[in-house]
Amino acid sequence: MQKISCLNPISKLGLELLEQDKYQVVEENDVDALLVRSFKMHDYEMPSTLKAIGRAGAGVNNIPLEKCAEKGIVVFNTPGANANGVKELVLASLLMSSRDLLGGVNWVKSIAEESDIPQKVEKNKKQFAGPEIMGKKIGVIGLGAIGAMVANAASALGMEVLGYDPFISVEGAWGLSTEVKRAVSLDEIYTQADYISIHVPAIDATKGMLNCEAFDKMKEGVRIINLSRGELVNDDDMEIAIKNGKVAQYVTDFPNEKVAAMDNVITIPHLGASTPESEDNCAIMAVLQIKDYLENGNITNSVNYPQCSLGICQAPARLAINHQNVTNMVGQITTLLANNNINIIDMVNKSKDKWAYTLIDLESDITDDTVKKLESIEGIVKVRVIK
Ligand SMILES: NC(=O)C1=CN([C@@H]2O[C@H](COP(=O)(O)OP(=O)(O)OC[C@H]3O[C@@H](n4cnc5c(N)ncnc54)[C@H](O)[C@@H]3O)[C@@H](O)[C@H]2O)C=CC1
Ligand SMILES: O=C(O)C(=O)COP(=O)(O)O
Repeated sequence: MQKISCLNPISKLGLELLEQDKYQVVEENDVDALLVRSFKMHDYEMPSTLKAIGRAGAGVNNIPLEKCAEKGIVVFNTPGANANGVKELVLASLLMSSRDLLGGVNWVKSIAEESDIPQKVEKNKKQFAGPEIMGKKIGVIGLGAIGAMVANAASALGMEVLGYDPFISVEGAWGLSTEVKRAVSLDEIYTQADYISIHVPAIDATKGMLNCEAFDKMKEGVRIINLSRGELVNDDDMEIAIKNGKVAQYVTDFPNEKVAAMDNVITIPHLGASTPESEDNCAIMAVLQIKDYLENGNITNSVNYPQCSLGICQAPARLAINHQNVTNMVGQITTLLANNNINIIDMVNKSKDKWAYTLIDLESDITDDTVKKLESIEGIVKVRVIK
């Protein structure tokens, strides 16, 4: 029986995929796998039993990826599974940043007990007026699952779209509307866009990228949408840019004490992926990936180990070995197996940056002693016998 624990609420459509004769969903620490959403895991005590973490979502800045890789813990995410949920909230954000819907609605509520409301509405509505988005230019930074959907949707709404992503995948590029123009630098976006929507992960290279240097280059009255991560924006610089009129509106899905108190900021309580559809999609994808890893050793959509598969395990035994990506690992592993009279039926070895993964189907069972010898090879961090 494998044990799985959830560090955040996970949709039951996903959890139902865990067969009761194979899996137990528990609240203990010593589990085989964890399912998580935004729970911050940097100080989390990883149990020695832990083999995998499934992030039911896209962003993985809440998980210590390198620390996990060193312990042979494979971290998965669910690319694209919540992209439509976020795209729809970006569209709402674009409209809310233009037309003062929130101001107007709140004002009507504030006069709800008064008389002559229709007359007051007609007299006061002009203070909540704002421009249309059609014909305006939007810069989309990051054209992955969400950015590409935002770019296409903005184009369909009649906006001129400039997209910037120096690392765009081939599949991502194929999915973009031909109306989306390529920006070759961020400066192109900053100097031309009336609206900027940012869709990049929070990593060292992107943290604080929307700062005073960037704001200085932007058009007066630009509207900025950030449904990606709060860390991408330097809040002190944003405050100045709002005060001096450079930024007309800032919409963020990541409020903190500072931005929550700022004028001309629309703060959403991290609702981008909070739709039943996105929650179900993410949970199902995370659970299926975790199951395939626990049951067959296959890796799909890991962020710290390579993609790697030998299909469903039908051999008498399968070895799954997490190791450093250094020379002669495969040589040492296969020599050790040969010296112990174990024949290999099939194998695959893949690497991703500093880490590598080897799956080996064996013609016969393997003894605990041989597994111990494998574990003692320098650079190997985890050995699992799948069957
Ligand atoms: N508000 C919410 O609830 C949600 C927020 N997110 C956030 O949105 C981010 C993007 O999500 P997805 O589109 O699903 O991820 P993705 O991985 O499909 O796309 C990210 C894109 O950013 C690009 N990129 C990376 N560094 C870049 C740089 N320096 N400049 C320009 N482009 C760069 C990559 O090439 C990739 O195409 C996530 O990392 C997460 O932080 C994601 C889902 C829900
Ligand atoms: O998928 C992401 O990156 C998100 O930010 C969604 O987070 P959540 O699962 O709603 O806590």
